[in-house]
Amino acid sequence: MQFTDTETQTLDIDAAQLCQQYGSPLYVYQGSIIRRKVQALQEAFSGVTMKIKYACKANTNLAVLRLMRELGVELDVVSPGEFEMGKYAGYAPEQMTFTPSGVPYEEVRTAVDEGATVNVDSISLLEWFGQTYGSSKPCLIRLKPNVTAGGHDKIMTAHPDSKFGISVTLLDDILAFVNKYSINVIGLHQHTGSDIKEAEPFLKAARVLFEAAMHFPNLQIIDLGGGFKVGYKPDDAVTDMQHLGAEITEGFRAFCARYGRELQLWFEPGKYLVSECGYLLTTATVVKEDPARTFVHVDSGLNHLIRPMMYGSYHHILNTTNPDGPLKTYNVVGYICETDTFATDRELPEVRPGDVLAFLNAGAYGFTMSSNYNARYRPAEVLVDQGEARLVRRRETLDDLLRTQIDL
Ligand SMILES: Cc1ncc(COP(=O)(O)O)c(C=O)c1O
Ligand SMILES: N[C@@H](CCCC[NH3+])C(=O)O
Repeated sequence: MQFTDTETQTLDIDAAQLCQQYGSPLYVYQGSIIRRKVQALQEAFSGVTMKIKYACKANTNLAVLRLMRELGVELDVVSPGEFEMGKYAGYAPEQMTFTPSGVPYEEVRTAVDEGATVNVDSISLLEWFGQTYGSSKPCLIRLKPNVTAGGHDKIMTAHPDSKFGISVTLLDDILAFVNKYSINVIGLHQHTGSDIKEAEPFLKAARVLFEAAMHFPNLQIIDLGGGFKVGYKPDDAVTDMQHLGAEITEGFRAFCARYGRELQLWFEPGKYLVSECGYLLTTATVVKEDPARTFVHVDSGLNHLIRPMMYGSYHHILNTTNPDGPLKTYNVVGYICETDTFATDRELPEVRPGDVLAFLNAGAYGFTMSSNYNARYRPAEVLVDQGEARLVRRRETLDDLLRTQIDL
């Protein structure tokens, strides 16, 4: 298997070669795929004034952030760390929205004082915001539209029992604080969840925001969050972006006409932009022919890619060094002292110790959700773009594990 900077998936740089050069395991990102995804989203919403705020929790490698910036994509950040990373990558605070989830108010103060716009996510933060800033700083309000959608219950964020946002049923309380402190609400926000294929949940949530919007006279923005579904399995149905774009554009235009003004439509995709660009390359360490089943261990685990264990997510696996081997059935597992099963009963071309296995869709929520569990080092990261493969993060060493410890 090889990587290229073209769209064809035909190949210049061999996966095994990359592992030899930079070590295994290794995260590899293809810039060309990010470019294509940004363009597809822009095209789908070309009928409205649309802004992309990349949900950078998906992947905060500086090279990815810089590429997003080059492509005219702004940022959605959820922590002071992501805010600082954004600045480091060249973003002005004004280009970043801060979408907190019950964070200490001082984090909000820092971001807002520097020029970021906050998505206020609780009544108490709204009150604090009013008391602190009155009408002097703009904000968006994150509503919980009570729409249940998403690929797994852990990634559904707008149903009645979700912790995120302010329930739209509390609109009267929101308006009371907005009026009391003359809060300058310039936008309404919602994020329904992740891995949403159909257009209907997006439209349903949008309709809730459009109704609520009629109570806020100074709006500039409707932010519909992220959550577009990408293909994890080779034959997976994905969000039809052209269809979604047409449906939302129609509804948004009708809403703007009713509202009396053209507003901006914002989206905050993470997965849609970066999931498919990324691969986690690993090396098979041991092939264990147990009476129950055959296990393939790889030199990685839930410390590097936790999605299969956290959400039961499917990640397609390629045997890059024996692609034409006879098909056999395996459980692909990690080397961590936990049950870190990547795949159960997976058919793969025969795996031999030393084969390089590539996990697909590792660009979003891969490295950013990694850890040092079992005192394992995090892998290096490589960006393949514009005809070059470049190291964009070195592998960790023992020094990295010891750096923050105080040896008594
Ligand atoms: C507020 C918010 N916006 C955007 C996203 C990005 O979601 P996704 O990566 O599914 O597009 C998330 C993550 O779920 C989120 O919580
Ligand atoms: N981390 C999740 C998606 C985002 C959840 C954050 N709200 C995943 O890997 O699918």
